[in-house]
Amino acid sequence: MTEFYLQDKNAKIYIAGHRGMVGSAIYRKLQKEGFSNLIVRTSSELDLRDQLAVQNFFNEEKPEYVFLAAAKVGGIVANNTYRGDFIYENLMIQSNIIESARKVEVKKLMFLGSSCIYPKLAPQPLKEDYLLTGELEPTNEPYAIAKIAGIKMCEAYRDQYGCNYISVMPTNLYGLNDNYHPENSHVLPALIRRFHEASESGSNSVTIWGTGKPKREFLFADDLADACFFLMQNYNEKNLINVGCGEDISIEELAYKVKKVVGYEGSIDFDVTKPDGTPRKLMDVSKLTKLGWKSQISLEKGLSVAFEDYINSVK
Ligand SMILES: NC(=O)C1=CN([C@@H]2O[C@H](COP(=O)(O)OP(=O)(O)OC[C@H]3O[C@@H](n4cnc5c(N)ncnc54)[C@H](OP(=O)(O)O)[C@@H]3O)[C@@H](O)[C@H]2O)C=CC1
Ligand SMILES: C[C@H]1O[C@H](OP(=O)(O)OP(=O)(O)OC[C@H]2O[C@@H](n3cnc4c(=O)[nH]c(N)nc43)[C@H](O)[C@@H]2O)[C@@H](O)[C@@H](O)C1=O
Repeated sequence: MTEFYLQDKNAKIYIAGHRGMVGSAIYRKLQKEGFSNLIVRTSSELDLRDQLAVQNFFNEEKPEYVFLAAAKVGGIVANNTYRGDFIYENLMIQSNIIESARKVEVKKLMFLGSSCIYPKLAPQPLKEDYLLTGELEPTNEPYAIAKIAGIKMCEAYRDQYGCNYISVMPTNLYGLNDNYHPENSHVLPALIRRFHEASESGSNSVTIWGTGKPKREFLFADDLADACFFLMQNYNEKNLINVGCGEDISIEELAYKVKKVVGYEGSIDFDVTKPDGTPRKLMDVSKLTKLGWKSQISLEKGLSVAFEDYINSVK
């Protein structure tokens, strides 16, 4: 019997992490699609690391769908500095939500992983089958292990309890509501902030971390949210599925694009005492393309929207 998902606009949907970059994009997408029965909680209202509080919340609200976009998230230096926090907080958040969802028989749940789950030196582009076939990138291994545990938990709950829980692996993301912290953020928001501040202060050079040689794929968060909505409606398989735009650029090329968008006139130099991380992590998105979804927002377009959002946030 064909099951239809997200057809009823009154469906009760919980977005965990609704204030984050991804969660707020999913929130916007669901509102745009006419869903009005959306359940959200801030981390001060509901600390997802607290198992009893999460169980009580699920018993009370009994959502039919869950988008699990709450997590401890950060860039390469944050991951490598707060190694214990990244594995502990993510294991607790995801385990509490997945277990509580099962107990109240949530109809469908989406777990968000990340491209870092794949081996550091896996062949490119990264196919879903490459999971657990090699060593992980050391700087974010704790976070990656937590994400892999989330994938395996969703698979195991499908095996034992018949839960329709799907695992979605986004590539590097950017967009509205991004994290611009100078040390803990990801590269794209970090460079937007650094070039802008250099422009404002008139400093004659901007320092980029690492060699600039690694390559990264960047997907705009609202594009990801569109893919998440599409997959919640159409994807019901046990195996994880990649989401990306299908092309990548070097960090140096990215820096020059950000420099241009910000209108910075000075020079760029490199701090090679900072880690490069994985040399490349381009996602193979053929599985998603075959299902009928493709990214729409180009890096040029997304960069200018993200920069404008940043400027508005610092006014
Ligand atoms: N950003 C990226 O480049 C990528 C992100 N992802 C994945 O996407 C998902 C969302 O990431 P992103 O939107 O960037 O992250 P953000 O840091 O922007 O948002 C994370 C959200 O999680 C919530 N949260 C964190 N800890 C707790 C807690 N203890 N209790 C309750 N809520 C908590 C925060 O809530 P509050 O605001 O209320 O404190 C926040 O809204 C994550 O699973 C991440 O791994 C995957 C690939 C790339
Ligand atoms: C999404 C993904 O994100 C992280 O992995 P990452 O992609 O390596 O993360 P990043 O964006 O921080 O770095 C990308 C590259 O960019 C270079 N770089 C230059 N200058 C800055 C800079 O100023 N800040 C940062 N953060 N990086 C910089 C940096 O040296 C590196 O070579 C993990 O969370 C991982 O777990 C994960 O899931």
